[in-house]
Amino acid sequence: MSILKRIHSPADLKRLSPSQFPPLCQEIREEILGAVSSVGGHLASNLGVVELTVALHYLLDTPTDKIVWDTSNQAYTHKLLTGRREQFHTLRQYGGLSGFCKREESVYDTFNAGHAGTGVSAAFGMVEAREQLGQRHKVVCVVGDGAMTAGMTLEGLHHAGGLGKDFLVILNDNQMSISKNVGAISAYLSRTITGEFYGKVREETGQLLRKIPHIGPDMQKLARRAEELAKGAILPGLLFEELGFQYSGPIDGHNFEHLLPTLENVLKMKGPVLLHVITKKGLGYEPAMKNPVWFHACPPFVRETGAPAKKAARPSYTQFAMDTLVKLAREDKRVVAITAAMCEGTGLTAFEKEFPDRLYDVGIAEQHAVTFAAGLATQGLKPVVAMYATFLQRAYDQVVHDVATQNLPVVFAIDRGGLVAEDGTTHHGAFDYAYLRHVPNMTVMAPKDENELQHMMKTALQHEGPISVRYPRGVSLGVKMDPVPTALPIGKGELVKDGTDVAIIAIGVSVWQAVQAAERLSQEGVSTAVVNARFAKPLDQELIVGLARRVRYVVTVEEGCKMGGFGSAVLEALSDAGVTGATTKVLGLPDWYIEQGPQDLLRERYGLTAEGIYQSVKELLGKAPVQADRFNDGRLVHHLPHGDEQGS
Ligand SMILES: Cc1ncc(C[n+]2csc(CCOP(=O)(O)OP(=O)(O)O)c2C)c(N)n1
Ligand SMILES: CC(=O)[C@@H](O)[C@H](O)COP(=O)(O)O
Ligand SMILES: [Mg+2]
Repeated sequence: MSILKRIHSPADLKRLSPSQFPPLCQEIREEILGAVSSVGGHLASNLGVVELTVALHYLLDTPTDKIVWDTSNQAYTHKLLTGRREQFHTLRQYGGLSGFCKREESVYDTFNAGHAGTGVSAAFGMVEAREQLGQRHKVVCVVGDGAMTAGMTLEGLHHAGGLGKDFLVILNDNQMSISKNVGAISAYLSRTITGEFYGKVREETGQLLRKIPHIGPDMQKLARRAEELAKGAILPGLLFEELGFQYSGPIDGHNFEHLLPTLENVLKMKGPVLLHVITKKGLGYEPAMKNPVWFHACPPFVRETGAPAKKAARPSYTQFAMDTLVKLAREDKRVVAITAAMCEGTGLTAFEKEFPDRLYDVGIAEQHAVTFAAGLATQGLKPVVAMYATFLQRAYDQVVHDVATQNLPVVFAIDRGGLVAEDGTTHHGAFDYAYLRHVPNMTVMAPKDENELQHMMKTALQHEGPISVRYPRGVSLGVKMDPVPTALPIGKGELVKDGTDVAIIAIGVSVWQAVQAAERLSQEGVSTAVVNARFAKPLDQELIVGLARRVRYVVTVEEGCKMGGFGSAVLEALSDAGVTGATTKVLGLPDWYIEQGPQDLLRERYGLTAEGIYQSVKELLGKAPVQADRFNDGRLVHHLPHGDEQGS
């Protein structure tokens, strides 16, 4: 008889005896494996926190007590135990459960996340709110060793440790970020687990003492004692103790005989406490334990073998961008690459293999990554910051204050530009045209396909100033590649198709959609031009304004937010040039957070496919009924556990 099926809330969990937890965890792992093997998701992180999550919901009184999951990609067990088991098969699907915590999805989800490093700050906000309101519940934050390297985590610990209120931070240490964790904090933590530090000290001391005649053995005993004392002093505890946290651990995060009594104890402790829990990423599924990197965020896979369920039809844009970077780095030793814990995701593994000393993985530290690049650039190097559009948001002022004001030649290779799919709201690259375009000295590019992408990588590396090239998540178009990457003239677009009635000014992946729409319009007698803008900044004013003076309608298309995005740039240019004769329309992402779902479905929903562009132009021409609001009110209906449907 299934134990999990009897759990509809943590109250049901509390009625179990701890002896039932191991079989329960086995069922939970089966459930997670079943869902993720069919829809993809964050498998390894979730398999690593099953026991910890069961223990937390067993001992805490949630939702009165609050659990904040940093990044919250490891909250699948939390969702299964808090009334969402029956919806779990909709995980990361359009209209289904989010792969991250969402307050609008459940009262047990205390804080929306998806970006790492926010948990401690948010949880401590809840601690202080409790104090201000005279409440007495517990607040617990679970933060991974990777997220522990995020600057904001340390800012939060610093603040919380100083104020001294009751607050439990659980460090879920599986020695992995997406790839192997990096940096001094990670090394500091791992010394505890491997004991190599003390093994070395013990060995060296022993050798030394054995050389001292007569007194050696007694001194060895003394040294052993001193070592025990030293362990207490320089274990990770010191780092956190100095920040005002009482350190406890490390304990085995899969052993309920350790977890339950220790958690029970630290939950009673007063003041800020940090419990160091050691877990195994991917535990319970051999392929994930062997390859926690691939199974960190994996596509659907064959359960029996762990092999991907389907092979990518063509190389990704990421691969083209980074293959080009490797080629260009061979020609220019000044080129160095920087990733913020996303070496695999940004495709830098090939670069790292060929230029191990020119690849910097700074950990989950986007702010540092950008300003580190700025420092490198001041000394004549050519730093390339490879980062997802959404994660670069974390380093906005570093782009402005540390790079652009000094006009430093930093290249931003912005991956996952546009709609990303199942990661949804927190991960869509919706804003980068807008948040970069208005930064003085910035040059902002987006290629129409992988061939233009290689030319833009070359353009970027030759540019004497800050420059970004953004490209989408997913497979490339399969267009013919020119033999060598060639720099493009800055600020020059291309007239892909001429026309006299309508001009569609598009950028990035929207260009080919615009061409298809224009072909169809032209066949219906609407003479439609298409411009591949290539640059959101500087705009090709001559081409765009010149065309706008000749046509009656101007439509802009971008896979980015309309507010302040590429289309806004075109409208500003037309306004500055006094072009008033053309009727304009901006197509892009509306002013709300885009939900999760397959890229094609979302592009269809937001009118960014050839069909959508065609329909929008027809409406503009009055040749098609204007659809009330094609996207209804733009809010996705969330399928909440209790079956109610409400806009979010
Ligand atoms: C600001 C930010 N940068 C990068 C990422 C991508 N990312 C998601 S999870 C992860 C690794 C997190 O490691 P850790 O905190 O140790 O959690 P684990 O997966 O090991 O449980 C990274 C780098 C992110 N979500 N947010
Ligand atoms: C949780 C997180 O932020 C990453 O794991 C992200 O989900 C990876 O995205 P891709 O799958 O696009 O590499
Ligand atoms: Mg980790």
